[in-house]
Amino acid sequence: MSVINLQNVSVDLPVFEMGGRSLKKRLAGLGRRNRIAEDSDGVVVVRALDDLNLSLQEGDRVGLIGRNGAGKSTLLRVLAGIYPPTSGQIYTSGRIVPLLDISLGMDELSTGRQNVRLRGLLLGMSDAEIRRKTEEISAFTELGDHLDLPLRTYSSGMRLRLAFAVSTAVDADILLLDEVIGVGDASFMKKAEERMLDLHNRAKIVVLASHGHEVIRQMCNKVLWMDRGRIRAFGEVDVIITTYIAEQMSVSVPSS
Ligand SMILES: Nc1ncnc2c1ncn2[C@@H]1O[C@H](COP(=O)(O)OP(=O)(O)OP(=O)(O)O)[C@@H](O)[C@H]1O
Repeated sequence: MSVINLQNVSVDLPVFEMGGRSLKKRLAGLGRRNRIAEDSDGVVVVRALDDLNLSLQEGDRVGLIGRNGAGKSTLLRVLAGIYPPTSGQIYTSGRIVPLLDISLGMDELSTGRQNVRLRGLLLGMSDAEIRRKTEEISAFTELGDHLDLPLRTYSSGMRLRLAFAVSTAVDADILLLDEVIGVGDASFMKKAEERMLDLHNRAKIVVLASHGHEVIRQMCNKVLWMDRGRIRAFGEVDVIITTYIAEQMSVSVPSS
């Protein structure tokens, strides 16, 4: 049974380079509305997530929307276990696969095939699972003999093919996606989209952050609207997207 439960989750991200006293004072003086404050150790922090309560069940395909800086990527990182919450509790059950940075863990000096293993291990695949899937992954990349050459000899499109093929070969219970991943040339794009859809359909819970409302309408059955680190609304796709768009058209103050 796959679930995600967040109780009163807040995340403060420290701004380490902000050492100057006067600058600290000025920013801290902006107050909570701007989500910049000083913590108890005197470190300037941005409150990226502010007291989130959320419960997701199997079958939920959640589109994350919100203005720049609203907290979408931070929420995905917290769900992926990359950022620990500063306060509050997170409970998840099921294999979580974050496709947030698909090239993470790949090594320039290792061959394509070796990188399939490295990236696979990082995504939580077992050695046996990687061995079982290596041929299929290799075929999907269409990189042929290049798979035996080091990654440093690959073009950027070839790197993406390899990273995408291995990252989407994993079986996810909970799939976390940040925007739609660009995957090289047009011929590869079509089969990449099909593979992505298949992965999405097999996952029990999906959380997808996107500024593309059409993508969310097609792929999601719920929407979570983030606003300044808080949940503004959670529920029916069309209703929330329509309200969100109407508000964006009527308000044009800069986000903070
Ligand atoms: N490394 C960081 N250090 C300090 N503050 C950060 C860091 N990363 C993000 N933030 C802050 O956290 C808040 C949430 O940012 P986040 O990246 O989660 O927003 P987002 O909704 O994904 O935005 P976008 O649509 O622009 O990608 C913002 O106020 C941002 O300034």
